[in-house]
Amino acid sequence: MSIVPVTAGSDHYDVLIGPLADSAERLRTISWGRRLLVVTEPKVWALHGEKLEAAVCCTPVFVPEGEDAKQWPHLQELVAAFAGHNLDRKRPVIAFGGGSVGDLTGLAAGLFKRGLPVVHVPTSLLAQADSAVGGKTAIDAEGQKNLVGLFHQPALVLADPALTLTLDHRQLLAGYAEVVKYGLIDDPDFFTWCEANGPALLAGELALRGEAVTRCVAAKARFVAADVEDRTGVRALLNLGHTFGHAIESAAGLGVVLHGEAVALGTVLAFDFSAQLGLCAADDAARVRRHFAAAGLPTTLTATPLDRAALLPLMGADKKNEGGRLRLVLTRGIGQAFLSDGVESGRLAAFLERAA
Ligand SMILES: NC(=O)c1ccc[n+]([C@@H]2O[C@H](COP(=O)([O-])OP(=O)(O)OC[C@H]3O[C@@H](n4cnc5c(N)ncnc54)[C@H](O)[C@@H]3O)[C@@H](O)[C@H]2O)c1
Ligand SMILES: O=C(O)C(=O)C[C@@H](O)[C@H](O)[C@H](O)COP(=O)(O)O
Ligand SMILES: [Zn+2]
Repeated sequence: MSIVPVTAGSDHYDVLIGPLADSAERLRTISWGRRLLVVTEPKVWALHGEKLEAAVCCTPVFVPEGEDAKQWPHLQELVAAFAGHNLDRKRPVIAFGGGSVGDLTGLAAGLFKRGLPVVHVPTSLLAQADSAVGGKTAIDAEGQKNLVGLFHQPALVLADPALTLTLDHRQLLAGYAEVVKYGLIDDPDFFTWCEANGPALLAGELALRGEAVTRCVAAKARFVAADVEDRTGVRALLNLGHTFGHAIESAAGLGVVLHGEAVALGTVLAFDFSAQLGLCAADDAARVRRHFAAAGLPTTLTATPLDRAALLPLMGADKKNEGGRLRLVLTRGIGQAFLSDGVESGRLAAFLERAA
């Protein structure tokens, strides 16, 4: 078991990475012996619900699988379920599933009675390595990713890498893209580690999954502690590949291209654009593309069915933009991401028109 402490302003919590059974005591303590509501989806509950029930007394509330959960009607349904069970501000709700369940549940918990404690028990690689930590919550709206949300830090995160063994390969790969992101942002040694260990991690080597999750969570904790609510540009680096990526998800129709797939392709585009601007060596961009492609992740816009003309306006609506200026995470090389302020939209438009 490894434990990563997170400090986010006045919030402090632990992320426990290891078997769920070994974390049961922490869950029981936080539940004060009361039955907890678990927000989950039918597939995850059928596969792993028993393990959670063995750890804590709980009742499931179901939302749809995947990105479809992140919609207004399901937020309303959760609020109705919380009210129906008369949850109070001391009774935590559990988010048990991938990042979509976590984002929706975190938002509902943050809004209900102005804030219920939420415990994340992430079941996908993406959610364990990234989304369960840091307190970003959201639903999609008006065709845009994560348009409506708030910051609501969890009270506890329990990540059991063994749960990820039942993920289908496409979902696993999508999570791997966010893992690799942490090397590309500011940890070139971790990217080299991914090049060496990625294939075995993806093949099911649990110790490697645990190590990757621990390294990503520790890195995320650093960015979150430095800039809890994404205001100073430090946390924005976690958005590497996401300005392109979120636009790709929206332009393809939400849920068609998986978030992690869009992040992989978006990261390749961020490196290519940086190389084209003379910021980063073309060899680094090629190395990143090679790694994602070898894993089986999408690396070309041409192979992705979407409305290319929609990308620029969608990128113009990104949350990082300020005062009409496009702000984009670019890079000077592997492990050297930075937030670029005032990207020229003409250059970006020309790049997007021609990108492979
Ligand atoms: N809040 C954040 O900081 C943050 C960070 C990254 C991504 N996200 C969001 O997370 C979402 C993506 O999350 P995701 O990749 O976990 O996908 P997901 O939650 O949308 O769906 C995952 C899919 O995998 C299945 N699944 C989950 N766990 C499983 C398991 N153990 N075994 C078998 N199947 C399982 C689910 O049924 C579903 O079909 C996106 O909406 C993205 O925007 C949020
Ligand atoms: O935690 C963060 O900060 C991130 O940017 C992590 C991203 O992987 C994640 O996809 C996040 O939800 C994107 O946030 P958004 O602010 O761009 O909607
Ligand atoms: Zn992401």
